[in-house]
Amino acid sequence: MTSPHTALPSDLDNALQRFAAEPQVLVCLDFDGCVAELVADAGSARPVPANAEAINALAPLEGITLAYISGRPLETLRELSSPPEGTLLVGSHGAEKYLGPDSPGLQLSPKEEMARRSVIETLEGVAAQHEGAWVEHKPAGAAIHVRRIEDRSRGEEVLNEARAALAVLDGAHIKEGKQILESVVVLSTKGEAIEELRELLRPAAVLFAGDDVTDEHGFAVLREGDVGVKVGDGETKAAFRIPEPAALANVLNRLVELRGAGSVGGETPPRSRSANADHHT
Ligand SMILES: O=P(O)(O)OC[C@H]1O[C@H](O[C@H]2O[C@H](CO)[C@@H](O)[C@H](O)[C@H]2O)[C@H](O)[C@@H](O)[C@@H]1O
Repeated sequence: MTSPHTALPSDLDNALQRFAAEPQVLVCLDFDGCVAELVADAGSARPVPANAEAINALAPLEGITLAYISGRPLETLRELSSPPEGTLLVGSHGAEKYLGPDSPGLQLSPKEEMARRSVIETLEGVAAQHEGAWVEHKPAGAAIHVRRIEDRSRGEEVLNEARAALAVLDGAHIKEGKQILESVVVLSTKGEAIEELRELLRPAAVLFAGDDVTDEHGFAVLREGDVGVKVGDGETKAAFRIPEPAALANVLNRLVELRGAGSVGGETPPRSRSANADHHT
């Protein structure tokens, strides 16, 4: 059922009303496939304009902390997302963090640096054999992309070849994604990043929105009162789902409306189930 107030399903709207009534909340957003549409040229991904507008309206509101939690390298994430002032940034699936000016940068050990070089060399070797495949070099590893290969099954074969080549490398950990295969030399997950932010900021509730396999680690750590929003198709642990990145603006604008209307701490619908109890897969 759709809420009479918004374009959102009423169960999601109720959850947002409860969330918005908490004094301090943390809003965590994945970037690609969530705030931004997926595109073939990874360097040209940008927030959907309506999402950017909603994010800019939400970020300055009292009691709201905004964080991007992404697989992108931290600096690329900053450049592509143009975050509002005060936004916390988690890049490289949790391996890189900007939590304020004193945040230390990522320092790889000599062993990790060696593993990273092997990952890059291995993936470049695979990509060189397949037109359309390309390798994104990242501070904590690398990713092979196949979105530019028109034939989806051929793209999957390239990813399988890369998976097999990476399997023999020491210290190279696989991360699955959409038309991409990543290998990282620092073990971290988006779930760990959310838990670290929760520990640091002590919000009463967390909202996390994401679209991909690695975002499931984030949904898995959500608790009662938190709000997990899966963007698009696919199995998920998130309690709620929206169809596409462009629909995220409805969620964020609803939060702006609820917080802006001075309803913080006001009357809210009764909490009837845990954040992860209702799986819309
Ligand atoms: O955690 P995210 O913010 O979702 O980042 C995950 C990966 O996203 C990027 O790749 C994906 O988006 C590209 C641009 O739309 C697309 O071309 C590619 O097929 C997708 O897999 C990014 O390039 C990676 O570094 C991120 O880890």
